[in-house]
Parts: sequence; C-alpha cells; structure tokens
Amino acid sequence: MFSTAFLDLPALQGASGTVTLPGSKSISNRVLLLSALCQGTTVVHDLLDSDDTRVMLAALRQLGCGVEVAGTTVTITGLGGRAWPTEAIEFFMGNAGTAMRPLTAALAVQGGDFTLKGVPRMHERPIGDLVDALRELGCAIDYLGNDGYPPLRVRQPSLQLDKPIPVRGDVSSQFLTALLMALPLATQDRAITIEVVGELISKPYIEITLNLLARYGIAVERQGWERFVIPEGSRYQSPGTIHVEADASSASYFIALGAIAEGKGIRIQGVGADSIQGDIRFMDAAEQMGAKITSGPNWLEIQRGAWPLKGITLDCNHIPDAAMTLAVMALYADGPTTLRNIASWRVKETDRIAAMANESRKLGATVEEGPDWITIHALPAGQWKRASIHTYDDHRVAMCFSLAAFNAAQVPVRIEDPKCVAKTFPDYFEALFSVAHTAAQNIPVICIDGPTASGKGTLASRVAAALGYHYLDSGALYRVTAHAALQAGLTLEAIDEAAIAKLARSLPVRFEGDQVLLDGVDVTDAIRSEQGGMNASKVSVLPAVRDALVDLQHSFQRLPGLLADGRDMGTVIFPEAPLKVFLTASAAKRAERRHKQLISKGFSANIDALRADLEARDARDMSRSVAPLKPAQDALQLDNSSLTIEASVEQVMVWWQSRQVFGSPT
Ligand SMILES: Nc1ncnc2c1ncn2[C@@H]1O[C@H](COP(=O)(O)OP(=O)(O)O)[C@@H](O)[C@H]1O
Ligand SMILES: Nc1ccn([C@H]2C[C@H](O)[C@@H](COP(=O)(O)OP(=O)(O)O)O2)c(=O)n1
Repeated sequence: MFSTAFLDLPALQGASGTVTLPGSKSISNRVLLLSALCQGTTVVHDLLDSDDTRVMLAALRQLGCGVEVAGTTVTITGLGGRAWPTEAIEFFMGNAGTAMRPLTAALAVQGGDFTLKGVPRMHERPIGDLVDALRELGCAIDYLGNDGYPPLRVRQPSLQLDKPIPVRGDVSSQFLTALLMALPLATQDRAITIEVVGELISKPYIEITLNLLARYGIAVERQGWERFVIPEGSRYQSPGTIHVEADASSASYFIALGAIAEGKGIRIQGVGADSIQGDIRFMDAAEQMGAKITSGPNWLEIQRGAWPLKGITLDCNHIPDAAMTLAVMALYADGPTTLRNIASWRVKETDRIAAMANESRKLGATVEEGPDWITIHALPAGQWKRASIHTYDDHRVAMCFSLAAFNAAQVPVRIEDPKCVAKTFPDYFEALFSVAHTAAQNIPVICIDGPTASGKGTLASRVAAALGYHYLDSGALYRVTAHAALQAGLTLEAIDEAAIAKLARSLPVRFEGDQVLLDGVDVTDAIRSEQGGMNASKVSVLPAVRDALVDLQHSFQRLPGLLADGRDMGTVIFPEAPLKVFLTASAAKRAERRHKQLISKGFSANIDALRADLEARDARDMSRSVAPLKPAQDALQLDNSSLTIEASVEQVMVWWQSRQVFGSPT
C-alpha cells in the first residue's frame, strides 16, 4: 500500500496481464456478520482485508466472537446459542458504512448497552431512516450528536413485531439489508414482514443479501420489491465454509483499463459474468462504450474495442458504485457521457457527483451536474492538464482518476492521499503497476551520487519512502559482487576481471527491506563492513564488471519511479534522469558519521583510520578511468556538512516538486 502524502502516476501507455482481485467488500462484511450470528464455526475464505472488514472484525471481537485470521482466511465462532455481552461496549466504526448499518440493526434488535461512533465523515452520513424503522419495531436508540446521524446509543428493546415494519428504500439499500440480516434474531414465535416505502434503489445489493441469507439458512420470501417476509423460527445456520467472490466494483477499474489501454488485454481473476454482485453489470456499460469482453465462471478478459470510446447516456441506479468509473472512461470518448439516477452518490464517502465533477475539471474536462446526474464531455488530446487529484478520503475517487494517466497528452497525474484505497483495495496501485506499462523515459529517476558516508543511502531511501518510489542502492551491487568473487576464490584484481564480470552478470541478489540476500543467504552484515566498502571500490574499477551490472541497475527503473544512489547514477546509468543530486560533506564530518554508524551497530572503529580509509576510497573512485565519481553536468550540489537528515530530505523534495508542477493545488 502507498502511504505517501501523494502518488505521482507517470504518463502510462498500455496495459496487459492478469490481476487477481481482492474479495468483495459487500459480501465480506455481510458474511462476517452472518457468521457471527450463527452457532458454531464458519471458515471464510478470500475475505477482503480492508478498513471496513477490520472495523467489523474488531467489533465482532468486542462482542465476544471467536475471530482467527490467517491471511485471507478468517475463522469465526459465532454468538448463536451463547449469551451476548451485558456490559456497556463502545464501538469505533471509522468510516465503514457496510459495518455501521448492519451492526446497528443487529445490536438494536438483540439489545444491550452499545455506543457506535465513527470518524467525522461517518457522523455526517445519514442513518435516520434505519433508526426510524428500528424504533418502529420497538428498538431503543438515541442520537448522541445530531438527529438522524451517528454517533448512536443502543439499549434494550421492547420488540413489537405484529405489524409490517416500514423502511425507506429510496435513500440507501443498506438500511433494508441491515434489517433483513438482523430480524431473523427475532422470529422465535412469529414471521416478520418488512415493507419498503418508496422506490427501492440498488436492488442488486438486496439480491446479494438475500442470496447470502439463503446460504446461512434464512429463506426470505420476497414479494416483488415491496415486501419481504422472514419466516417464523428462522435460524442462522453456518454453511461451514464459504468463499467470498472478488469485488465486482473493484473489477470495474480493470475492465475500464482493458478498454482504455493499448496492449494484449487484461484478465481479471476472481469474478466472472455470473457473479451475484450487481456491479458486475458494469460490464454491459463498458461494452456499450467500446470494451471487448469475454468471460468464464471466475474470470473476465477485456480488450480495447472501439477507440475512441463511445459516449453514452445511462441510468446507473443498478451500478451505483461502479458507475463512477464510467465518468473517467467518458474523458476518452467521442462525445459526452451522461450518467443519470445517481442521487446516492451525494451521500457516499463524499459527495461523489461534486468530487467527480471538480476533479475532472482540473484535468481540463467540461462537466455539467445536477442533483442526480452528471455529464462529462470528452477531453481531446491537446486539452489535458497536469492535475493534482484531491481524493476526499474516497477510495473510488482515487482509483477512478488513476485511469487518467493513460491520457494522450502523456501528462502525469498526481493522486493525493493514495492510502484511501485501503477501504476496499489496499494494493490497488501495486495491481495497476503490475499490468500497466510505459516508455522508460516516462518513469522518473532521481539520482543521488557522491562520496562515501555523505549520506546518499539515508537521503535516497527517505525520499523514496516519501514518494512511494523504488530504491536502488547500487553500491550494494558492487559490494555483493566483491563478496561473491572472494567466495569463489578470485582476487579483486584485473587478472580476474572476466571471471568477476561473469559472476556479476547473473548475480543472484535480492533486496528484502534492509536485508541483502545472495543466493538466498543474508549477506547484509558481511558486505556492510568498511572492508566490504573497500573491496567494492576495488572491483568497481574494472570496466567489464561495471558493464556487467548495467542491465541489473536499469531493471530497477519501475513504476512509479526510482531513487538511485551511487557514484555514476547521474553520469552513466540514468543520464536522462530529471533530477540529479551530488551529495557531499567534509571528510571530517563523513568520518565522524561513519564512526557513529559503526559504533551504533556494535563494530569497533577508529575515527582517524576511518578518515584515512574514506579518503583513499574517494581517491580511487574519483580517479578510475571508467565512470569516475564526479557530478553530472546538470547535477545540483548539496553539501550537507551542517544539515540535518530532515533538512537534506526537505531540500531534495523542494527541488523535485519544483520540477513536477501539478495544477490546482488543494
Ligand atoms: N545530513 C546528515 N546529517 C547527519 N548525519 C547524516 C546525514 N546524512 C546521513 N547521515 C548519517 O551518516 C551515516 C552515513 O550515511 P549513509 O547514508 O550510509 O551514507 P552513504 O550511503 O553516502 O555511504 C548514517 O549513519 C546516517 O544516519
Ligand atoms: N554506482 C556505484 C556505486 C558504488 N560504487 C563503488 C565505489 C564505492 O566505493 C563502493 C561502495 O559503494 P557504496 O555506495 O556502498 O559505499 P558507501 O555506502 O558510500 O560507503 O562501490 C561504484 O563504483 N559505483
């Protein structure tokens, strides 16, 4: 997951390959709650690991359910047949609507002393219609803040279930889902009828609920979309084992990707055209816009068909979440696209109509909006602008606008607060980068070259962390090469140049966090010694060895970008890099830093000897004939002798930002 303040997506050119999608959010949280209400144990496979499911799991633990998590498999031991807690419990629901609504209903029907709170945005998301319905049937619920919104306090109910229970269906189908899942708890001596008031929106989500209730032994009788009868004596029965389908709403981004990007096509694993999720019908809309889609029981394959895409007008009531993706596809169309019947967008994680309109406009698009519709006009190649996309703590806004990186103008796109995708798809950007491709010149590289102990590694890895970029410690490659050569019984002199180069060409080296592995063996400590540095300096003089390591170094230039530290990053390996920094510090300072570093790692060290060593190493590195240590012509010099690490990082970030100007700062 990218936890950076922003993520800059380079201009992307194509996409091909397979993505395996995480489990559906809607199915995951329903399955968790239903498993919690059963007697006995349910093994849930392929559960989504996300903010929403974590909130639900935490709440279930607080209630006393058994919860064992092993990767994406979670074993739940339910509360059925057991006593519910009688002590007061406070639940923190974050911004997880799919946990808040059904849990409120179940707690209110069961009764106790429960408080449900969330983040400020959760306290702005209406829940009044659900509370009204629950109060109607005798539940005791108080508003602790504003009427109609969380936080809530739930107490012991005095249930009156003889009359049909009315619930509004035209605001959020989650209210009906919440009642359908909670009320089987109260059917000991009567059937319960729920009546929908107003036109029911998002029917496909109700179908998911009914489908899953059936899997848990509750056979709800549906009379049209107006009445739902839960039979007398309904009892949750664990299915034993259940698999969560991949999320069809998440699939929409990759369906759109296949339709937009040039390439051999995208295969989506984990969900097929026969999915029980309503958002799978996004397929049809994407096909109308031009996508070519084939599918099997658990997979979809998408290719670009019509290009540019075709603008459409669509009633999106049946695909409220996935329809947002159409708004970004619309930018690549041959005419305007109008999405209608999307009033529910206004009360989601953010006002999504406003969000999609604002952010599309930043990219240069013309957009019109109304209370329950939006029209997005196509964006011709010459009119795309570099934009910094504000994401409103809304995962879908972030994922949608990542698709803008395929623009014909080849301008990069900045996504602010990329970690908001954690709500449903924590590794969304990793998945995108695993199939997207672009020309090497589009993938930015920041080079940090300089003498030993100037702080290159520290600076490069911190900037990489701040930008979400990869990190290449090129010195480690020379260190590992020298280590491998010595292990193979070679000298580090010219006489063994060809043999060392051969070793270097297929060096089985792997970086795992701070560890360096050679052929699976941890060699971190062995190569990090001062002797290791000196040995590296010796092999690095040999031209054939340098040549042998070029391809390996280039292979680190991957999406979304790279920080490379060494001696010749800017001069030889990445001469086109858009930012090159030559980092120096006085020899006295560097000796002092290295001394501290070694002592803190438990090595003994003498500061004068260190200084002599590093000056000898500098001399060798600067005087060698091939790729000597020197600043690239266009490098910016940074002497950090009297700068803190933070100040050095800040300086490089300022230089980088000044070369990466995105419009409309927020
Ligand atoms: N600007 C700085 N101010 C003070 N200490 C620094 C600074 N930059 C790096 N250091 C410290 O100096 C030591 C050497 O840094 P390192 O990144 O390993 O250098 P290099 O990669 O250039 O050999 C580390 O202990 C690091 O914490
Ligand atoms: N791009 C590079 C990186 C390192 N080298 C050589 C020269 C250096 O003295 C050694 C060790 O480099 P390394 O960056 O690990 O050394 P320091 O951490 O700066 O002490 O490798 C090189 O020639 N070219």
